[in-house]
Amino acid sequence: MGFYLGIDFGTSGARGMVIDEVGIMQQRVIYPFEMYPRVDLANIWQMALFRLLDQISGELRREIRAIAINGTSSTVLLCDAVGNPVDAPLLYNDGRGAVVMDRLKSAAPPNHTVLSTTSSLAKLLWMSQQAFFTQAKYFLHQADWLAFLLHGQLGISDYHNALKLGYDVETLQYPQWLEQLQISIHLPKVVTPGSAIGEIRPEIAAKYNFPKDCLVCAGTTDSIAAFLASGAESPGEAVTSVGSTLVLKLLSRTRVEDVRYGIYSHRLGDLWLTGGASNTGGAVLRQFFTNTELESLSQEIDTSQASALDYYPLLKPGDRFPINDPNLQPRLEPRPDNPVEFLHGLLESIARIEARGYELLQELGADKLTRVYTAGGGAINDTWTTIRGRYLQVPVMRSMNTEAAYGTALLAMGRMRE
Ligand SMILES: Nc1ncnc2c1ncn2[C@@H]1O[C@H](COP(=O)(O)OP(=O)(O)O)[C@@H](O)[C@H]1O
Ligand SMILES: O=C(CO)[C@H](O)[C@H](O)COP(=O)(O)O
Repeated sequence: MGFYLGIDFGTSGARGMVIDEVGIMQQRVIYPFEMYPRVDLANIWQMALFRLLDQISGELRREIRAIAINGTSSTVLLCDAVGNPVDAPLLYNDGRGAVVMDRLKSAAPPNHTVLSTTSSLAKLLWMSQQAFFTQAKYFLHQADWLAFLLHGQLGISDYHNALKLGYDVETLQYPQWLEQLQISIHLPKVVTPGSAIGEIRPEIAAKYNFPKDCLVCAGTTDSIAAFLASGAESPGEAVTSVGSTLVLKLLSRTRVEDVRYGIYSHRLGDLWLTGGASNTGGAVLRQFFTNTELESLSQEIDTSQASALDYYPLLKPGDRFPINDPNLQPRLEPRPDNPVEFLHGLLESIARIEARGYELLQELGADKLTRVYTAGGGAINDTWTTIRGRYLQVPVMRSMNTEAAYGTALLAMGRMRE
């Protein structure tokens, strides 16, 4: 019996999941980032990766056939010729690319996905103007770099992570216009998510007792991994990841791209995962409540009554979707004294943002929404699920498995190769 390991690098932590050949979970391991100050991110990720491997039982490790890793989309970093980061990674919601948008607009086609201040290409263009750029040889996404630590081959990515770098996921090549930017860096070679990149490094196989021929596969992004975990498979089915952020994925026969709203489509076989990623979500809830409070206070909410509180919950100015505005101000007033009322307003407001996202996707040509699976930390909140269902007007339920790491384990097992 062989096993498969999926590793999810999210916002608040990293999670690993080992599954068997029929997809049954054998072990789940976690590494919360909250324990560490947000300094030297790459070091924390590297430590998290190997601590997760440490936590997996030896008897499972001996039989692991393949490993895949997902990261957060458009979280990127520059590396030198041997894979050492030359400066701090930039996270998915980092908007410093705003200062290079004019140059990007002069090169990219109108309405292109890269024309967001948080796109990977905007970040690369900003990086190319920094002093440390002269030391850089490779531009990588978080998932690419973490997989490199295991397989040892620099400069390989997947066409999910590479979408926001400008990679054309229909022609499966970088577009001509990208060369106009003349950025002197190795852009990653792009392969199919889940395809085998190579065997695990011998020294890692020896240290952790993995099979010498354990394969390390190309990865994906966290919200696509969550989609793979959900069991959704028909056009019209969707997955909302209510994690630290709010990410929508609606499976559609039609590709939808509209950077005005932060809408883009990922390729999934011969279909499209239309969607977008908002900065609203669980991270805002955690600013006011612990997970325990979220659970207990939610149970006191009367879901039959809509909250009159109309917030736009953000940690800081700027959203990506369904309002693609780097200067959008958080709206969290008026704040009632009663914490139940306040939480009710927050949950309803995030539900309204989700509903607006799906409404836009359908208006722009995506298949009609038929059901919504829920992934991420907020999926356990039945009160929230009920509130969301009132706005979405379709069945809303927890995913078959709410963990992105499960979807990434399926990817390692060959889910994309079917
Ligand atoms: N009972 C709950 N109700 C709503 N949200 C919750 C609940 N428990 C946890 N969360 C949210 O889950 C989020 C973490 O989601 P998770 O998917 O685990 O992580 P990440 O998005 O960082 O990868 C937290 O920001 C928290 O607000
Ligand atoms: O917001 C995020 C953090 O969890 C997602 O990683 C990301 O932005 C979603 O992007 P994609 O749709 O490419 O998976």
